[in-house]
Amino acid sequence: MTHPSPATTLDGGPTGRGAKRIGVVTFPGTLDDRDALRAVRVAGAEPVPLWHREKDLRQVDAVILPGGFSYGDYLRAGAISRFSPIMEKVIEGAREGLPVLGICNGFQVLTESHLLPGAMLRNNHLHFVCRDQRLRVENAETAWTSEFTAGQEIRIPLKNIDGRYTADRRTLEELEAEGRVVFRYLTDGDPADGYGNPNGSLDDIAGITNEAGNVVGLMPHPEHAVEPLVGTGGTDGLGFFTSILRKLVSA
Ligand SMILES: NC(=O)CC[C@H](N)C(=O)O
Repeated sequence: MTHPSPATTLDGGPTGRGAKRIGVVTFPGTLDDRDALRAVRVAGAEPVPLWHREKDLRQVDAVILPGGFSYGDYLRAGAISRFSPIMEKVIEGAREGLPVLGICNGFQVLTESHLLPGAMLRNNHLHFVCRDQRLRVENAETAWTSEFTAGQEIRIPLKNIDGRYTADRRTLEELEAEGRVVFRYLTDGDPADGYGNPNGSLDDIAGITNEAGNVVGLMPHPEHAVEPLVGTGGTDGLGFFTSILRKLVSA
């Protein structure tokens, strides 16, 4: 059986020699690859579609694992995708310093791959959540957050059912001590305005990084908030994509 390839071209965008190439992986059941590719282009990098069955990273400088329901979330969200052929290369690359961003389902794939510690459980209220969410940027020194400032508050969409971050106490202490909690849900405000812990995540954790700071995972979706005319109009997500581009350009 042949599988449809993801889009191989997007209109416009920088291409050719010298452009920084950012890959976006499509698994069966991925939903947000298009928006992630677009966010890459809006930031000024070259979007490169990557198909999960291939082992070729197509010479990308960074990889995004986008949101969705890869393999229908069967078994556990991210548990099957983690064994896709492309993940062998992503895991190998990440261990050698390749910047990798996991958004929502992508974050789930990263914990299942053991590139990030902990696991995602079903939301404590057992409902799917879809709303704009307020976050605090706790660590503005990762490859994907350097355009923010520590303590900055941002608002980006959130939509998941398995978003409750959990880890054993020792891991949590380690994450805190090493400054590896990158985003926390902002709880001090009106839930109707995007405040509150939306899923029961331990210590209000919304996103974390690995020791080297090249791998970042978070549950909310920056790729849906990069253009003022789309969605509820925020552009707070753009900083993820400009952060990585700046890092790649200055490397
Ligand atoms: N938006 C998404 O990526 C959804 C993630 C995941 N499948 C969940 O529902 O938790």
